Amino acid sequence: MKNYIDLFDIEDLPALLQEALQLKKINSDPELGKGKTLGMLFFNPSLRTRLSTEKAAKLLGMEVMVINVNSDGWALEFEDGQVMDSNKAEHIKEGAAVLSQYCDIIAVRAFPELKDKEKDNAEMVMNGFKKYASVPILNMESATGHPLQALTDALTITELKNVKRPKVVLTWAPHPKALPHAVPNSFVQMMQKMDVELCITNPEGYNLNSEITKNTRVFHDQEEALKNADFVYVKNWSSYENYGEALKTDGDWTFNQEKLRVTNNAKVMHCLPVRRNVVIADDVLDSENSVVIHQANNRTFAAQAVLKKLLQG
Ligand SMILES: NCCC[C@H](NC(=O)CCC(=O)O)C(=O)O
Ligand SMILES: NC(=O)OP(=O)(O)O
Repeated sequence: MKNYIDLFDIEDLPALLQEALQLKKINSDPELGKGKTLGMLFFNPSLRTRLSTEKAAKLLGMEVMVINVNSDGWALEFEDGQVMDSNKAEHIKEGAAVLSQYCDIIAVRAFPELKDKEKDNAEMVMNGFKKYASVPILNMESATGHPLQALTDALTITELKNVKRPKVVLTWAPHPKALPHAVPNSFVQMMQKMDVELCITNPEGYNLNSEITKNTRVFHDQEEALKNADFVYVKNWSSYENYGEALKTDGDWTFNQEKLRVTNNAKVMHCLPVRRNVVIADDVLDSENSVVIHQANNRTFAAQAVLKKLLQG
């Protein structure tokens, strides 16, 4: 694997999932990354991605360096041809070239601004690193995708499903802030590659990018969608049509026990962090149906499988 920037970088999904499952059972490659360095660049906060990816790298014998770019690094310019006389001190051309000398893999987290749809869709940060670095790039959540999370989610469903072709429902939930589309986008794209019955439910005005949802069914009636679900993935996202707006924040869509009853005793997933009693109620998060902690544990093995592929080239 050359880079892991989006799900199109996966050549053989079943094989990658098997690799992750195998690594979870036994750490078969503790030396593969010996003498190699992973550099992790964060433009935004993280708990799981930061620590699970660092852990995964160390399980492969790698060294890890982390920088919180906004607080510790120089502000980076990504536009070509700029007269750099304002607040940005360093261009991605030099930044990525220098980092490529210190690191064997560069991992980047950069959320969207949610102000300009075209700009966010252009993935300037991730593509800037891809263009100007000479080592593999690993996406730790970009403007439009979170492929490490999606691989984790596929792994979790593969492990926990009781039927061959489970019904998987992605449901929108309220949130006090306007959140990105990266997690639901990658989840939808990943589920479209898997043998599951996928549908999405969200209020009107919250349809995801149709270039991603394609022919996946979208319900505006949450209860209708949730019927007989084996897995429910709960997530907030801001409006895509009225780009970056949070149109509706009332509690009607909060996922609680009452909604769980409509499902086929579904396993409830969330990427975390989750706002209790806004996104998912205590009575679900504290129940046997919640698999969010199991899911978060799988972040390590998904990351390890991807890092292994990147080290192998
Ligand atoms: N990496 C997992 C989710 C990250 C981000 N959530 C957040 O920013 C939530 C923050 C808060 O609840 O204030 C998102 O939805 O893409
Ligand atoms: N799920 C996830 O990516 O969590 P962090 O934002 O804490 O990394």
